[in-house]
Amino acid sequence: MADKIKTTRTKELEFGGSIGALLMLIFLPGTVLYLLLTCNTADASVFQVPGPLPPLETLWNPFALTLLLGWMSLQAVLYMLPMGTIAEGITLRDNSRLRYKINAFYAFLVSAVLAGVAVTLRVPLSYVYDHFLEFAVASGIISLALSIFLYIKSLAAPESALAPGGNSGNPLYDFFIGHELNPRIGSFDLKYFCELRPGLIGWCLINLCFLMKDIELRGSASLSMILVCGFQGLYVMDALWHEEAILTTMDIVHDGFGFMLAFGDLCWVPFTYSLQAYFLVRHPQELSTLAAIGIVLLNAVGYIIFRGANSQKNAFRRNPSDPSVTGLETIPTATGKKLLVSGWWGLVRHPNYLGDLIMALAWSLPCGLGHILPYFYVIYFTGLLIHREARDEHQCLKKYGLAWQEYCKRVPYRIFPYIY
Ligand SMILES: NC(=O)C1=CN([C@@H]2O[C@H](COP(=O)(O)OP(=O)(O)OC[C@H]3O[C@@H](n4cnc5c(N)ncnc54)[C@H](OP(=O)(O)O)[C@@H]3O)[C@@H](O)[C@H]2O)C=CC1
Ligand SMILES: CC(C)=CCC[C@@H](C)[C@H]1CC=C2C3=C(CC[C@@]21C)[C@@]1(C)CC[C@H](O)C(C)(C)[C@@H]1CC3
Repeated sequence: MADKIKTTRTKELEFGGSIGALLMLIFLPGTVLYLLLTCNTADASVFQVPGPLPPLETLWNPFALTLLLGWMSLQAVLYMLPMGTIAEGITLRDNSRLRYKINAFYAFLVSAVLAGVAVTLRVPLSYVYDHFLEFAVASGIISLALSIFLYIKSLAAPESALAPGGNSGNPLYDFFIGHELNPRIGSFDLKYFCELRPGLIGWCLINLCFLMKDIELRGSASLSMILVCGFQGLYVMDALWHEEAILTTMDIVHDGFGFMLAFGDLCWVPFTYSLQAYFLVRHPQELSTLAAIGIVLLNAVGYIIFRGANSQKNAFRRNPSDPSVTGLETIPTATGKKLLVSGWWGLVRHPNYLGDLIMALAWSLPCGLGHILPYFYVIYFTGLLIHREARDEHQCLKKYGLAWQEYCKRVPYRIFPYIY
């Protein structure tokens, strides 16, 4: 059956095609190095001319590489343990549906217990802070090695297993975007595993290491550090608790697994999303109780919108007669599916992005208003979500045609009400 499926070449190339992909291969690792090096300077200013790269031998740390490989192996073992439930992904081009293990939250709990034991036994977790750049380089090497393996593996995959967006025929582009949609070794799904576990749980562990460094330097963790670690911990736990929901995201459904996601999941997320906590160790900030209350409220507003919107859509897609969504107004489409046009999805066309961006701002505010660097996440994330929204809009217009145009008329703003 799989052999009979016709080759569909990707015609619309993203990120500026193969030249853009080549630039991103340099730009993404370069940005991680730049951010961490700048954060480590006395004034953490983005306006200073970047200094020269430290000697290569100081960036290479085999112990850091071994620890990262150990961490990934631990997460792989937790993924494979017979705990949790099984969910089915969406129907693929060959009409099959892949089965996925749902146990990421358990993996988080076990990891949290192990981290608690490490703290109790006074394992020097601050080592991660002291050698952070070396860990980032080691993680970049792992991501590159994984991407090369994935590309070679994809050359032997049947046409039906290739990603709709990563089959351009240009090796550089396909290597970057990802050639194979759901690469697996037996039942071990490499993309699904990397998307939520080593990097996302690792991000929390990294934050904990920075919090321990803060305690080591000052005797106690600052309020700013506690807020940043608390907010980001909540975000990661939420993602793991709702693990099944990523089975319908464009990363799993449309994008292949190549350098972009491998590097994004394993290096970009843990080493740039933790920038605020990294910044706070060297550049501690005083925060008044009133400011802290305001920031907590802002994060709560963002979280309510983010979770409300994602849960409303997931409930509606799973079962349109679910009591939580039956009162909502909808638009029918030619595909038989409906579009929500009231509730969160009647406010803007991507309310979940709005909530996510509000939270992103709340994660940077504890770092004060004196530096741009800790606002990197909000700035990058705004760009990422605007680009993602445009990609999704394009797909929805193709899928739903006139019904999507009607939705756009009824809900004219994309992410920010009355602004964009
Ligand atoms: N922290 C991070 O780095 C990142 C976080 N995210 C977050 O991930 C989450 C998921 O985002 P993402 O995967 O981009 O996309 P969404 O969860 O927003 O899903 C988009 C899909 O939802 C469906 N949809 C759109 N409008 C409607 C409507 N009115 N009624 C019903 N269904 C609708 C369409 O699919 P269909 O009709 O086929 O169901 C559309 O393709 C978001 O909260 C985002 O903020 C995303 C990227 C990075
Ligand atoms: C250009 C570039 C830096 C590309 C890499 C992008 C990736 C870092 C992101 C693409 C989609 C992501 C998602 C999450 C993390 C970032 C990446 C991998 C996510 C796991 C974060 C937690 C959320 O709750 C989520 C599960 C909805 C989300 C899914 C998408």
